Amino acid sequence: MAEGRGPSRRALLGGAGVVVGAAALAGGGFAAGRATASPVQLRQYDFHGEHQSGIVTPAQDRMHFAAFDVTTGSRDELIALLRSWTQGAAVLMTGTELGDGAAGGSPLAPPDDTGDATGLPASGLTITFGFGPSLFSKDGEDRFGIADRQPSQLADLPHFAGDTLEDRLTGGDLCIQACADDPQVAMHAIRNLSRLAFGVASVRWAQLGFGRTSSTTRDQTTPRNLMGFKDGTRNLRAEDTDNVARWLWADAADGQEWMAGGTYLVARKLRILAEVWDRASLSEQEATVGRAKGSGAPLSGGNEFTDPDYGRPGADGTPLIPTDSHIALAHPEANGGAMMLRRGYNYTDGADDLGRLDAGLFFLAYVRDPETQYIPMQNAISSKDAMTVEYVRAVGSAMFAVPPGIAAGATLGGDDGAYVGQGLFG
Ligand SMILES: C=CC1=C(C)c2cc3[nH]c(cc4nc(cc5[nH]c(cc1n2)c(C)c5CCC(=O)O)C(CCC(=O)O)=C4C)c(C)c3C=C
Ligand SMILES: [Fe+2]
Repeated sequence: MAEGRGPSRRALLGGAGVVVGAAALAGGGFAAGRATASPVQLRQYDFHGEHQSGIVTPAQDRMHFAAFDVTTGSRDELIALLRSWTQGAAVLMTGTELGDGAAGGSPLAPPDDTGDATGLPASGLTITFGFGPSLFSKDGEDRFGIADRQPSQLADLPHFAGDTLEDRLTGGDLCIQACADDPQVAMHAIRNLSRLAFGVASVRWAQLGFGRTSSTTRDQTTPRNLMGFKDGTRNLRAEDTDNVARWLWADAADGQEWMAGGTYLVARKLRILAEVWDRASLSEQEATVGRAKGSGAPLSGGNEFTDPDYGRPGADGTPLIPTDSHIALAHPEANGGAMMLRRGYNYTDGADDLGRLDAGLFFLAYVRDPETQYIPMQNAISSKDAMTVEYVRAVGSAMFAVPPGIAAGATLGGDDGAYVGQGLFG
């Protein structure tokens, strides 16, 4: 997935899925966009690649995520949607308007593009597609003739201690993760891809994220989560190629050939009980996480990137990093060496009925095998981690198979072009 610099959006993808290349900014005054575009906003990623974009891509600062219910029973319509999403995503990632654009089409028809990102640069937009367990079979029904191709790794997550999941925030047949360095660009992508799904799939739930809570490459600074702590210090990163190959990308030998080069996504909406957290003392907060709030250093000493020493005792003989702290329970050595690529976002939905902050962490993690890399860790965290037990409530949950990318040079769209998840239907 190559990075480049691109133009701001012009029209490219026809409503019927045909590349037309017509500029849609005629008429002037419509291409204002942001007054100035930063180098980050000019960043542009290639849609093509061995793996889908938006996974090891340097985590952007904004996210719009949507889960969809497929409303058709037709396999052909589902495939047509995946074709049109593929082609649409490739166009959107170049910072280009869809079809004849927002103002270039017939005055008698709705515009091909909603226009809310017209004039904005690509802003590092990545679009990542996933398939939920219910796409393969639902209530025992093989909906689209693909039940025998469901990977064993893709299953509904079990109930974890303390989960207070809401059905309206849980599950989904399909998902799209749109990440960008401009929130309007991420939102525009989800909005327009949802439009392309009209009559075939509808949004089940969606989430906006406004600040990354991870670093996925070495050159990124560590951001902070809504507990005020540095988050993402120790993460699987693009440069750790051996670990990425071992813990991230699925292989044909894992069971389903069509998933080779893909991965699995766990999405959890984790509300933080901010008012309770904000009343905890600094030392209690640090003991809960296992790291210093200011520097992010482990409580065993050193700086942010010093390896934590979980056995190192303090003056009273107990470990400086409490055994029920978050990092003591989440670090790989406590979990059979298992690693994951975290790619979550801070979120807020405003306030609840009692005036409390309705906010938290939209946890996204990519793993090769959820059964061994995610579920045991979540079980430990849900039952023993002081942070999760006292200050976090899971309100939404979903899992998706994320198919591989589409090889460089492959033609997209039309009846013969490549599309995301094609191997599943071949
Ligand atoms: C099941 C996996 C995890 C969930 C759920 C989770 C929730 C969660 N985490 C924080 C804040 C922090 N997490 C940190 C580290 C960390 N967390 C997980 C896994 C889950 N977190 C892992 C694997 C790690 C890395 C452990 C290690 O290798 O040491 C940290 C410390 C900084 C860092 O290394 O990133 C913080 C802070 C919140 C607020 C949260 C749910 C709301
Ligand atoms: Fe964590």
